Amino acid sequence: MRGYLGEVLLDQVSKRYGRGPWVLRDLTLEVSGLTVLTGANGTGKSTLLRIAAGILKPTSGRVVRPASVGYVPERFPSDVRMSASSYLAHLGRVRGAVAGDVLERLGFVGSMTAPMSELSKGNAQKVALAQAFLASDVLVLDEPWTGLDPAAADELVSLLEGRTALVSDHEGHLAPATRLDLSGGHVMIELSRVPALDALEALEGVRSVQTRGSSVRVEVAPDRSDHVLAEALRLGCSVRSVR
Ligand SMILES: Nc1ncnc2c1ncn2[C@@H]1O[C@H](COP(=O)(O)OP(=O)(O)OP(=O)(O)O)[C@@H](O)[C@H]1O
Repeated sequence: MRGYLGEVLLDQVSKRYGRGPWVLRDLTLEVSGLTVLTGANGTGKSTLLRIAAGILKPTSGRVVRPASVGYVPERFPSDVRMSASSYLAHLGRVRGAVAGDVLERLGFVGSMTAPMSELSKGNAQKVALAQAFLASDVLVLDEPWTGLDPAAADELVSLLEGRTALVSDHEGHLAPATRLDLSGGHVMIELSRVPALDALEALEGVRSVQTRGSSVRVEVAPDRSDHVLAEALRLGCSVRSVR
């Protein structure tokens, strides 16, 4: 393995919540420079970002990340009683960094001493971004433009120039070096006479398996559909439809 200095590597990462469908399957991604995640709602962007930031463990696969990762969640907690000033000072001490001019550049106009729960949504988001920029290596930002006014939104684009960052960006603010679209489409294979659901679920490329009466519907990544079909036949299943 190379020494990934200031970069994030996700190696064959898969994730499912409990026994639910696979949200991510065998995903390998190297983040160096600006990397943008896109994809329809529910395709796993936040899940991938939380795994990259170390907030969530993958079900399988490996994640290598540098020491200092700055993370902004999709929703900043609305009940933080600490003031922006104490919050940034505290996280600065933890990270051994001093807050730069991110808040000013983003045009923060709220109180630095009132509880953060009293800040407007946009100003709270600016504080969330300022704490992430305390990190020296990688930024992991989940829809960071949420709530920002147009001037702050443009400034955030400037702040990201030259940084290593993994960012979900629905609205196309960035023109990144790398773009990963998690939608990617799928193939639905309908089977009957399935001897072992577990064996189907374990196949590479299978995103979910649902039982409907006597049939089983298998959602598959498009590039793995031939492989899954061949394996399903080998297991003794009958194929009802592929679409
Ligand atoms: N804590 C959880 N427990 C169970 N399922 C979850 C959990 N978090 C996310 N999921 C499921 O994982 C899938 C992906 O969710 P995720 O939030 O990662 O998608 P997303 O692409 O970020 O969506 P959006 O664009 O709506 O924010 C969804 O089907 C969601 O219901």
